[in-house]
Amino acid sequence: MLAKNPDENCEVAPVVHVAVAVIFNADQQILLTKRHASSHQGGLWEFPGGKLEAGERLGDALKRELQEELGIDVLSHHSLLRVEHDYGDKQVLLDVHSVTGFTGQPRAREGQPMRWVSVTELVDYDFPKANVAIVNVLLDGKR
Ligand SMILES: Nc1nc2c([nH]c(=O)n2[C@H]2C[C@H](O)[C@@H](COP(=O)(O)OP(=O)(O)OP(=O)(O)O)O2)c(=O)[nH]1
Ligand SMILES: [Mg+2]
Repeated sequence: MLAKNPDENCEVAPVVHVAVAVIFNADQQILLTKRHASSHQGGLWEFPGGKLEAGERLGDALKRELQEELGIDVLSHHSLLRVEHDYGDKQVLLDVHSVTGFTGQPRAREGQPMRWVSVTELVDYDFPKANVAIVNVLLDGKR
């Protein structure tokens, strides 16, 4: 008899692991994009990125998402922080990396609004709740 998959009886939704990029340009500005209105946390500003695919490594997901969404190739990145957040309808783990080197000119390949902002301007934007922790470490001067 086959062993029963323990996940079958699990009613708790899995945590969604997300690669999130704080992309810096030479002027120390950060790239923001606006989430599509129909998406989870739609209409809010975000740091570019997206969900890891099954078996995918974080760095690979980061590079794939930034190529898909912005058409850039990541050259250097490092971990900034991890944020766990429960939205009620969805639980996320944001693995936030600073991207300090890339090639290509970022363009919104999925048609989303996009802009470069200084760290101090971040307080003027509406983000998903999980992003409060990210904005706070950036305001503290971490890169
Ligand atoms: N990319 C990104 N996602 C964020 C941020 N803050 C935050 O709570 N999230 C949440 C919203 C979503 O539930 C999840 C990201 O999922 P997503 O749907 O954008 O992922 P994706 O780019 O792979 O999109 P898709 O291909 O599935 O359409 O993480 C953020 O700053 N950036
Ligand atoms: Mg995305």
